[in-house]
Amino acid sequence: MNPLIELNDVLYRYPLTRKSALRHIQFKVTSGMVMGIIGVNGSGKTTLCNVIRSFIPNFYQGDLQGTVTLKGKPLNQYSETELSQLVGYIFQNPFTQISGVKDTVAEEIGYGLENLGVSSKKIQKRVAKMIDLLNLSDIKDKNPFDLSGGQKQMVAIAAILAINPEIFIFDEPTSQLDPAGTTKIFKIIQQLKSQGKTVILVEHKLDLMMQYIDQLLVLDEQGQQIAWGKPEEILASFTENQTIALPTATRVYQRMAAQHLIPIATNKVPVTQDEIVQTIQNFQETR
Ligand SMILES: Nc1ncnc2c1ncn2[C@@H]1O[C@H](COP(=O)(O)OP(=O)(O)OP(=O)(O)O)[C@@H](O)[C@H]1O
Repeated sequence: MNPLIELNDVLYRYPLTRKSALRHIQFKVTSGMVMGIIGVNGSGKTTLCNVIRSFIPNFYQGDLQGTVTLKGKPLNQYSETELSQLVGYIFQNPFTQISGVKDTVAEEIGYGLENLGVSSKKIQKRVAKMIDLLNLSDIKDKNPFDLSGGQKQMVAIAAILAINPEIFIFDEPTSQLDPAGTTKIFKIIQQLKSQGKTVILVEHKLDLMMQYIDQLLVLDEQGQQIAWGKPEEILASFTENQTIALPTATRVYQRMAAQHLIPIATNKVPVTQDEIVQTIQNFQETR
């Protein structure tokens, strides 16, 4: 079976720039996987999301090399309509996601479906479901531009969920959200995973991210892929002093191991709170 998403030696340079924003990106994502992307600011995370959604090269030109396929078919063989049904993209900046042509939040949530030619009866039903799911009833009649950043982010997420694509790209979906909103979004990511959806998640809140992802891609400051694989395996080769941040559980583990409080494992490290607690418990039981 073809992987759902496959990138082969992808290299990209924005127009009028000398430096490549992405270099040697190569990975395969199977259906139902939750994939995380991490790297410092400017390492190319958003650029990579734009490549997977084909905003690069359809919207941003520049020099794109290598191949990108979805379900075994090169991206340039998909129509824009097909892509918007297949890949839902929640932008880092929710302001850019607001269409500007709808007067109310409810209409805004249904706008993507409207563009896909869905009947108004179905749109109403779907929009009502999203308003309910994300607790947006208090703001459903407001103008989308009158919302706070966090509310705009929720509306953007509702509009993409309404389309029900197979692949979701979340580019820092919780950047504008308070802790309650953040928890809600991660619950939704969990639900999408249990429904077999495929999720690409860019997120600086590593501790939270680690609870949900199956595979992790690490980019360095040059936009180069420096690691791809299971987070607990690939993070075993990183130390705290390197450019990428590490989850708290991994840092605690490394410090304890450095002080010989627990044995050093070279091939696998804890990445979540549960895993570090389990590791310490297991060690205590063996003593
Ligand atoms: N439209 C553009 N034209 C030229 N260069 C760009 C453009 N957009 C981004 N870049 C450059 O490409 C590189 C990668 O940027 P990108 O926004 O993808 O990084 P990022 O990892 O998502 O950063 P952040 O964590 O700050 O969101 C940066 O050097 C950035 O300055």
